[in-house]
Order: sequence, then C-alpha cells, then structure tokens
Amino acid sequence: MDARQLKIAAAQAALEHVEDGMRLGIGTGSTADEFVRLLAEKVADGFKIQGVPTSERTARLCMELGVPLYSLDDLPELDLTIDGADEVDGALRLIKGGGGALLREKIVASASSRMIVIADESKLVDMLGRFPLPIEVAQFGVAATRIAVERLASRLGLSGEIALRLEKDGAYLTDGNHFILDASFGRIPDAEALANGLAAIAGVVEHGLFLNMANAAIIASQNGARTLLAQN
Ligand SMILES: O=C[C@H](O)[C@H](O)[C@H](O)COP(=O)(O)O
Repeated sequence: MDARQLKIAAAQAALEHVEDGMRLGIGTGSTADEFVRLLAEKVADGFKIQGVPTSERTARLCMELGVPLYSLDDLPELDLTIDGADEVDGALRLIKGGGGALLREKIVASASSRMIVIADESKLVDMLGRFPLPIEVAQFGVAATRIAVERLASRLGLSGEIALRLEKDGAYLTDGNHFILDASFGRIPDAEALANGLAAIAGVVEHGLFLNMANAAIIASQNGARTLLAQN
C-alpha cells in the first residue's frame, strides 16, 4: 500500500464507528479528506449523519461531495469526531495543526463524546516532538508571544527554532485569522507541563498538543489497520 492507500485504510476502519443519525465532527487534513470521501459515498447511499467541519477546507470538500453540514452552534454536542494527527504516542497524546486547523479541531473534539484519530503508522512515535509543534497565536504582539514561548521552553529544558509559519504571500493565517508559530523543540518529555505553560501565555490562542482527548487511534500499516485504545 502506498501512503494514500494507508490513509484510506485508516479512514475505512473509522467509518465502521459511524452510526446512522450521528452528529459527527469532521477533521481536517489529507487523512480526514479520505474519510470525507468515504463518508460521502455512504451518504449518497442514504446514510444519515449531521456533520460539523473543523475547517473551511473540510467544509468545502463536504459541500462538494454532498455531506450535510451544520455549524457547531447549531449542534454544540457531538457524538463522535474523526480526525487525523501529525503525531500520536502510545498514550494517545497528539500533535495536531500541521494543516493549521488546530483551534477549530480542538473545539470540535472537546464538544464530542468521543474522538477517534486516523493515521498511518509513520505518525506513531515513542515520544511527541519530532513534528514541529504548531502554536496558534494572536497577530497582535506576535514577537512578544514568541519570546514568552521561548522563555517557557527554556524553563522546561526545551530548545529549538520557533518559526512564524509563512506562505507565498506572507504570514500564514488560520481560519480564525491568527498566526501560527511552529516550534521545533525535538522530543517533548513532559507534554502536560508544556501544554499548561502554553495555555497560560496571553498571546497563545491554542496549541497543537491534544492530551486526554483521543479515545482511540486507528493506525494503518502494511499489515492492516489496528486500533489503539486510550487507557482512561
Ligand atoms: O491542522 C491540521 C490537522 O491537525 C491535521 O489533522 C493534521 O495536520 C494531519 O494531517 P494529514 O492527515 O494531512 O497528515
């Protein structure tokens, strides 16, 4: 199986957890896109779900493919969210936000009774941090916020570049009109301390550490898809 087929395998396995009538949070990214394509086929066959997208990108794909969408304000309590991740560790701690959708993703996952992560095995790590940690920050005072993040990192014994995410026309803007700082800390031994510290910085809108959120992770490899369950 190539990389895309692995994503499809994870998405296919996740679809088995989606029941008729569910209020469903729909994630963002290339793996979540595969899930949307498979979901759309079921919807076309008469399967009923009410979807809440985690980004404008996912909303566009759902609309193109006929997946029924609602806002989170229409449906503030969801049954299940299916989403991808940039990294997953054995305790189902995640790094998310490589595609810039972390804020809405975290709000939608928090409003869901369950979250299932879908990923290929390249995302599974012993310890989080190989993937740069996305930190969504207010545009106002971004230089000061970056310094505050550097000081926090230093207190926690972390170091590495903290880069403003750019695209061709300048700074990358999230759906919420914020900037992203990508922090290349390397291995993060105490993700909880980092998450708490980031949450306490005024200019930080949200960070890409998703701790105690995923109930299960479906990991696709050449041997098939296996499910890791959260211990809590
Ligand atoms: O902001 C984007 C999301 O957190 C994605 O779920 C994450 O980046 C994984 O994306 P992909 O499935 O494309 O690797």
